[in-house]
Amino acid sequence: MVQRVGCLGPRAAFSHLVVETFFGKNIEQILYTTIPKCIDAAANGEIDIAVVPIENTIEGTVNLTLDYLVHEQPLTIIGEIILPIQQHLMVHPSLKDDWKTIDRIYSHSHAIAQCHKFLHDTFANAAYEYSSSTSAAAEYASKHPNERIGVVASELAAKEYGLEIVQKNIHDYPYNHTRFVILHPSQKNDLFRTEYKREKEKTTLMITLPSDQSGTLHQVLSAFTWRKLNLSKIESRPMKTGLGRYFFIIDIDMLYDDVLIPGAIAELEALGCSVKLLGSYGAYTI
Ligand SMILES: O=C(O)C(=O)C[C@]1(C(=O)O)C=C[C@@H](O)C=C1
Repeated sequence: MVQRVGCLGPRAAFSHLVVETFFGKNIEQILYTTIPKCIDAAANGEIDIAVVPIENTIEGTVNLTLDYLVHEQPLTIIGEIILPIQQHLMVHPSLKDDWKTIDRIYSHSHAIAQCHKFLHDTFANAAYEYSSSTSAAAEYASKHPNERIGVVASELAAKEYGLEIVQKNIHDYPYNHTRFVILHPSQKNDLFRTEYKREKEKTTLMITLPSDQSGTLHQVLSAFTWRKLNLSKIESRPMKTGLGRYFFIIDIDMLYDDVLIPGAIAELEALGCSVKLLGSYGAYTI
């Protein structure tokens, strides 16, 4: 069973909230200042697993996480946790009554992006500045009462750092959820315990198409379609080796089996694709 669980900090980041809620008290939390540092720690055995954000319903993929996993540290996804996200605007208590005069919005880029409309409508002239996490921005604001900063973060962060929430639920769409992945160096089952019920099972593949062959994506998709393998996500990301070169991330709605998924992979390889299994895992919602 895992003991040391790493995530983005400092205390009260959404990543920390998801770890605390999902694993309870029986683990040791290790908080990192960046997502790559946390992923590296899982790769070199400093921690047992890393829990990192990978996708948000409003802003889409956390490219830093996906790219780092694909290009730098090939860990395996051994679980998925979905957390509802409520973003609030908070300020140092000394700014509580004139919060509309703030001239800087400080938070994680994904949090700011989830509230773009609200921020644009309310603070036409404020500058945006990105922090390493929502809670890092809250911690900074708590220590700099003389700066006119507004922070986008969670209620927990406001409590943790003694900030005043001046506008609640400022995310632009009410359905705001972030998907986190649990990463481990190898595909292992039953590594962790949680009180949450496994709601779904998934397999994630990374597929690189042969270059300059017409209709390959169509053939790739049909390898899944005729096997009735339901896909819950397909996304392309740049290979970073030249314009127009992409790989695809595909989520299949079932665990890796002995027949259907290996059959689809063999068919894709026969088409000239290269296929990598990123993980086969259970999905949970908090
Ligand atoms: O900054 C935090 O609190 C994080 O845990 C990071 C993160 C993200 O990267 O998406 C996590 C959840 C929210 O979507 C906003 C920020």
